[in-house]
Amino acid sequence: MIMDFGGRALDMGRCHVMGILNVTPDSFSDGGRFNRPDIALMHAREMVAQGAAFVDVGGESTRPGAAPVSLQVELDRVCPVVELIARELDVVVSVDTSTPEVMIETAKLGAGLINDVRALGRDGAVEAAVASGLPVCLMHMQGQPTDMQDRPQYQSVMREVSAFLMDRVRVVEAAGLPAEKILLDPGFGFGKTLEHNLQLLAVLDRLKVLGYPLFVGASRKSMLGQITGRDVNERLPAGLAVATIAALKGASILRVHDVWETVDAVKVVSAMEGVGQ
Ligand SMILES: Nc1nc2[nH]c(SCCc3ccc(S(N)(=O)=O)cc3)nc2c(=O)[nH]1
Repeated sequence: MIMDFGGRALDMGRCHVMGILNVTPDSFSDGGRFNRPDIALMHAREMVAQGAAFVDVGGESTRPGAAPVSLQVELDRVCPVVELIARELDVVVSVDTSTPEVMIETAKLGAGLINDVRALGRDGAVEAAVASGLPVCLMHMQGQPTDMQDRPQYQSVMREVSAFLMDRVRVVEAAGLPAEKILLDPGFGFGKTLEHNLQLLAVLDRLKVLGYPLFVGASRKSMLGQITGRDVNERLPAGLAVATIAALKGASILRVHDVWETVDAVKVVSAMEGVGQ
């Protein structure tokens, strides 16, 4: 299934790697080393050289406890970086935002994907996404970053995550977003305990049957630390295990910090899947 990302066509039947480019000062794992556009461009260039098909530019931290940022701060952080990368590199620029004005502005500057951890929940976000003409990743989050990890609870996490995402699909399609511009994401670490995250990973293929490309982001997250006891910058092996599982279960986009390592893990899965019987 070929999807058009602002003019760049990618086969969602394959698994692609998205490199994370945080332009927030308090990013949970890379401490805001990429705030300046020229430094961000260098990092993006390196990730593309390592095989990233996407780079994800986020100006508002959504890690647990993070407070929202003002519109102007988010625009100032994201727009110069999106414009520079879209102009200089052959890559799909994804924008990690829930803010309608940021969606519209970055689409004009060359963004190719809207990645909204709030599934277009903010006022005006659905209309902005439709107007942008870009594909949208709809992600599940229970609560908000400020409180989502306080007491996550579900009767059946996959059933509730699937129901939420299908409801959002219904809303955005009714508003004019075509089905072929929608990706879905269970939202690892967004209002989930370790058990919830593992249950979602175990039955990720059930999300696949909804018929939309799957987006998975678990890189360096606390679920990996809880399983291995490793600190945030020592979670690559565990992250590659999740990437491999997700690729095997049919994920189309993996959002990671460690690009070439993940590209190689995906290559092993693709090689196995591609071999004649
Ligand atoms: N589509 C999509 N976009 C994303 N953007 C982010 S930012 C990560 C925020 C964060 C950091 C750390 C933890 S924790 N407590 O589990 O370690 C949770 C959330 N993530 C994702 C994701 O997955 N999908």
